[in-house]
Amino acid sequence: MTVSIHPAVDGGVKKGSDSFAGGTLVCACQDRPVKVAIKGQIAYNHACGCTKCWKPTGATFSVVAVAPVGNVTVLENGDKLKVVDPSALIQRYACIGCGVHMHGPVEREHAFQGLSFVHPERFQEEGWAEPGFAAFVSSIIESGTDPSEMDGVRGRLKELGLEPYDCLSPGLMDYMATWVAKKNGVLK
Ligand SMILES: N[C@@H](CCC(=O)N[C@@H](CSCO)C(=O)NCC(=O)O)C(=O)O
Ligand SMILES: [Zn+2]
Ligand SMILES: [Zn+2]
Repeated sequence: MTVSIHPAVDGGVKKGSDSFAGGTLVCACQDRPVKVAIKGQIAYNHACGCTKCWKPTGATFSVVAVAPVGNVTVLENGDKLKVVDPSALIQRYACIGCGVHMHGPVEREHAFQGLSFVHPERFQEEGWAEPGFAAFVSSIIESGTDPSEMDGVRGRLKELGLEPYDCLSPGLMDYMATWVAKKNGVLK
């Protein structure tokens, strides 16, 4: 049986469109769905195995990307949004009706400050940039995956073109370390 990663990629990773100019994220509620507008294309889209990112029912990974906070606007039914864990770096605003995380700004002083984490599968439009790697792969064990399944999971991710990492991608890890080095005056 093929290992399931996430419904948006299990059938193959679908390329985004260069002309995607943003759209509207919609939660899963039938009644008064939360709607959030995202201006422009998303960046750093990836599959994430961590326990904190929202995953649809049955998915092993989330699919999550970032957009500048200034490009994110809650359009409708924002009264249903509540921060899941106020102590976390990412302030994940979830719908209290259906549980879908609708946006997750980073407000703290951090390399990611000013970015908001969003789940592009909730766009009502097509064309969002496809995921390019898989992050926090080992973390799926924390939510119950048997360690013996990890070879199969990593193999499937590679087959899908989603290089598996146990933290973020090298590019993002370098970006964060550069930010720290500059903050500490080690790097100009
Ligand atoms: N093993 C932990 C890891 C959680 C974690 O550090 N998640 C990352 C990636 S989230 C999107 O890529 C992170 O940056 N978290 C910050 C935050 O959650 O606020 C686990 O699985 O729980
Ligand atoms: Zn909802
Ligand atoms: Zn995550």
